[in-house]
Amino acid sequence: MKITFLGGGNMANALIGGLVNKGFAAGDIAVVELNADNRSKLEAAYGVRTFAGAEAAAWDCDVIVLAVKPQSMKEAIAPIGPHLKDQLVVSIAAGLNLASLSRWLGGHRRLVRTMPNTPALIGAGVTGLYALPEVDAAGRAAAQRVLEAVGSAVWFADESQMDAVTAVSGSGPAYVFLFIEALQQAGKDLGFDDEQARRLAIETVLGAAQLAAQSPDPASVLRERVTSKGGTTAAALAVMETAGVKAGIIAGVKAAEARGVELGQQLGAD
Ligand SMILES: NC(=O)C1=CN([C@@H]2O[C@H](COP(=O)(O)OP(=O)(O)OC[C@H]3O[C@@H](n4cnc5c(N)ncnc54)[C@H](O)[C@@H]3O)[C@@H](O)[C@H]2O)C=CC1
Ligand SMILES: O=C(O)[C@@H]1CCC=N1
Repeated sequence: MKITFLGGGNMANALIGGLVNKGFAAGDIAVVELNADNRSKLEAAYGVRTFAGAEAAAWDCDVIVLAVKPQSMKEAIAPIGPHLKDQLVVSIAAGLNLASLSRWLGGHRRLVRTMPNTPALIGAGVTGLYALPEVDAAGRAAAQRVLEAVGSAVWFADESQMDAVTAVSGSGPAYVFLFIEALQQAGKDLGFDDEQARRLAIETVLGAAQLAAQSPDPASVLRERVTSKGGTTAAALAVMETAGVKAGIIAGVKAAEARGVELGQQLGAD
C-alpha cells in the first residue's frame, strides 16, 4: 500500500510517525507539503519522500490522506482531481463533509471522513471514521490501518455523527487539559509548588482514566466509591454541582457539535 499525505503538519507527522513505528515502509510514504522546513523535518525524521507541489508523481499511490486545515482544503486539493483514478481518499479535516470534498474532487466517491485527536502524537489517539457506501471492505480496512497507527478506531454508520465525534473526542483533549489546569491551580492555591501540583494533577487524571478503562463498573459507580458520606469528596462535588460543572461540560460538547455542523455548511458553501 502506497500512501501520499497532502499536508505535512502536526497530525500528518503523528500519523507518519505511527505508521513507520509499526513497520510500515517509509519508502511507500510521500508527503506534499508547501513549507520547506516541514519537508526537511519529515525527510530527516522518517525517510519519507516529499514534494513541494502537487505534481503528478505525488499521486501515484493507493491512499491519499488529506491533512491540511479545513479552510485550505478546497484550494489544496484542486490539483489532485486530474490524477484521481481509484485511490482511496481519507480526510482528517474537522467539519468538512464528504459531499463538499466529492464535489471539489470531480465527483470522486472513494472517500472516508475521519476525526482523530491530538493524543495521536503519542500513539494514544482515538479516531472516529465514516466511509461513503462506495468504499469497499478493503478500502475501509486501509483507512483503519492508517488511523490505527496512532491509536484506536471506531466506525460510524452515518456521516452526521462525525460532528458529534469531533465534539466528544476530537475536541475532548482540550476539556481534559482544562480540568488538569484547574486541578493544578487549586493545588497551587493550597500551597503546592508547580512540580508538586503538576504531578498530583496529571497522575490523578492518568490513574483515574486507566481505572475507568479497566473497571467493569461505569464512571458513576467509581465516583461513588471515592465519595464517603459526609467526607471531603462530597464537599467538593456539592460545590461543583452548584457551579454547574457537569451541566457546563455537557452544554459545551453540544456547542462544539453545533459549531461543527455550522462549519461544514460554511466550508461547503464555496
Ligand atoms: N489539531 C487537532 O486537534 C486536530 C486536527 N485535525 C485536522 O487535521 C488537519 C491538519 O491539522 P494540523 O496538522 O493540526 O495542521 P498543521 O497546520 O500543523 O498542518 C497543515 C499543513 O498543511 C500544509 N499545507 C497548507 N496548504 C497546503 C497545500 N496547498 N499543499 C500542501 N501542504 C499544504 C501546511 O504547510 C502545514 O504544514 C486539519 O484539517 C484539522 O482539522 C483533526 C483532528 C484533531
Ligand atoms: O477545534 C477544532 O476545530 C479542531 C477539531 C477537533 C480539534 N480541533
